[in-house]
Amino acid sequence: MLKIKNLNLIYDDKNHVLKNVNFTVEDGEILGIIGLSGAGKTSLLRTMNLLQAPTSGEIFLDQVDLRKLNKNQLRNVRKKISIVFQHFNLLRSRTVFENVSLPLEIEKVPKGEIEVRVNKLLEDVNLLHKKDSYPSQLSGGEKQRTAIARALINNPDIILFDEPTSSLDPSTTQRILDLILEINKSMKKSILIVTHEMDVIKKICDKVVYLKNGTVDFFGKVHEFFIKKENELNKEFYQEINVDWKRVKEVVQGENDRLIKVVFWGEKTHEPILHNITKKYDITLNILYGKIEHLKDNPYGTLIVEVISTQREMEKFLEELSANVYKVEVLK
Ligand SMILES: Nc1ncnc2c1ncn2[C@@H]1O[C@H](COP(=O)(O)OP(=O)(O)OP(=O)(O)O)[C@@H](O)[C@H]1O
Repeated sequence: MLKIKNLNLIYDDKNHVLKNVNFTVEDGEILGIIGLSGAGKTSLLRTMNLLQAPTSGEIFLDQVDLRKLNKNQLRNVRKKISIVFQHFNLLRSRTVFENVSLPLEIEKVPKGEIEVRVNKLLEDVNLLHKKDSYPSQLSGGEKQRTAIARALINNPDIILFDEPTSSLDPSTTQRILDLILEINKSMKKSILIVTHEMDVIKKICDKVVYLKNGTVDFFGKVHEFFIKKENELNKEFYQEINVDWKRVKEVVQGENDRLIKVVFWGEKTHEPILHNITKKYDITLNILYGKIEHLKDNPYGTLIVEVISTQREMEKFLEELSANVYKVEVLK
């Protein structure tokens, strides 16, 4: 487990970039760190393995406070926390094989063992056929897979990714995300990913840290993040279709009529709950907006609905609906 406690980072005595940051990454989890440009995402990632020394705070890896380690101890711990840099940082004069083998050469691992370990890993990331190519002869996705193989060669517990898909086309992005999921599942690695792409969070993350001006604005499960922060994310990240609230609210005219937002989560998202409950009461529904988001493990859905009925029926309907879905909000 990686635990970050009250972390602060001030550059040059004046630029307070990370402010009292707290979160944990459980073993086997994928945590996304998202935020707008300049929020401090990369700085945060670099403090995780002390590539960047924080100004104050603690970083625990399995109960060990990394900031209290001496140089030698830290060198060993760094083998447990690998980083994949945004621009890959491959050595141009070395082949794919030689880039991946470098950490083992530094460790003076015997040649025969290097050969076996690197070839196996290159096979795992589907790059064996490119082992003798130089970085300049690789596509963006192949460079990324070389960098990932190099990060995996020391068998780390945690891998830090800085914007792993920001320079890749959509289909290569999907293949890299699949590879990251595979590394997480079959190799059982914990993963931290800095990204500004909501799709990365939706497709592969279990939890999310939302950084705003160096402060953790949200830390928790992905579906809670999208549900709680929906309106803000629409605005800041241009997510999905924006609801035209003014027009939607104008639709609701009757004294007893209500505008409600219904949020479904998990298996229930695909069940006809609204229909089944509606049948029991004397009400009319007018669906004004709807969407289903497919997150890593479960879908969640949002409906904006006008409900037309008498006050008595409305109360009973809302009560039963609230008991059967993730959340009901009366908007008007
Ligand atoms: N080595 C450094 N020295 C001084 N200031 C820095 C350094 N690295 C980053 N900063 C500053 O810290 C702030 C946060 O930068 P950082 O790169 O961590 O943000 P980010 O969220 O990753 O942004 P982006 O998405 O644009 O990469 C910025 O104001 C940046 O100028």
